[in-house]
Amino acid sequence: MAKTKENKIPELSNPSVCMRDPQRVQEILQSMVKAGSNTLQVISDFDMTLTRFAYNGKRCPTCHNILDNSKLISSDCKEQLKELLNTYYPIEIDSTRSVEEKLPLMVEWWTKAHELLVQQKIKKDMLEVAVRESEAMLREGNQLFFNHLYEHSIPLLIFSAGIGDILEEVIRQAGVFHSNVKVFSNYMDFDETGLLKAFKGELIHIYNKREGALLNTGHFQELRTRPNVLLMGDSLGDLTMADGVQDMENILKIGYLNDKVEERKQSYLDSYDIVLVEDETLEVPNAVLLYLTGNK
Ligand SMILES: Nc1ccn([C@@H]2O[C@H](COP(=O)(O)O)[C@@H](O)[C@H]2O)c(=O)n1
Repeated sequence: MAKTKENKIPELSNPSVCMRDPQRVQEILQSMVKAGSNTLQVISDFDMTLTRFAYNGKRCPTCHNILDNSKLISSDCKEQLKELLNTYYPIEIDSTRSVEEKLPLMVEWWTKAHELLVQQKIKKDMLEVAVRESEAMLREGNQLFFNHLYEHSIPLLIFSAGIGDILEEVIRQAGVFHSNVKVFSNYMDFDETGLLKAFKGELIHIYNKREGALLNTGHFQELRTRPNVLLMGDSLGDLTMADGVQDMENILKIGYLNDKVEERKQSYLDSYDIVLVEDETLEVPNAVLLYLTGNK
């Protein structure tokens, strides 16, 4: 009988943890430990991966929702944004539709929402207040997650189809926007008076992160001495976030399965090494990081 590798991380036995191949997870972990934490980089999605999906039974906002629900948006526009959310979010999480079918619809959602936001005369200096007054919430364990990566000089790339300016403000207000953090996202373009006039560059939506990664080869080139990747996401689109990594040696993929659990579980198990089902914490990623940095 094949010898099973010992589980060195007790949190991998948490009830929220599902793995299709626990043996494979142990092998990847061992290989990554052997390579050393100075060869590690972390690539994570933001909304519903680093932030909570729900709190006390209520949905938590994405970067877009933080703005949509804020005082910066007129009630008429709020209605229109809500209608878009109610139309397109069910499509985003619909496991019966293919990526090919969903992709143009996702572009449509992001484009329409950004057009509406640009009409709202949003002032750059009001974003801080919008975030402060929002119900945005990083997952439990966020201080350990960000601080540990910083203390061990491990680069963290946050790769988000949300809004970069809002995302940065959320982590700034949480006191965790350290110098090892880099963000790829949709950034707002303000005019000289600080008024939102457009969004910058190529649109990032949930199904084109591969293209986004390939546009940023410089970043991955700088990190070429770190071929071991911990990837964290909440959608199947997040799996391509590491496609720019050069000469990758190992990748451990942790996926949060927040919504439509039964319908989507098998596809998450087939795609992510570790699937966290309705888990609002960073307990498992933190345990993995502590293990990989020899602190456990
Ligand atoms: N108008 C929109 C468009 C997208 N969303 C949600 O944002 C999430 C994308 O951000 P990631 O950090 O996960 O890449 C995505 O899952 C959409 O549900 C939105 O709320 N409003």
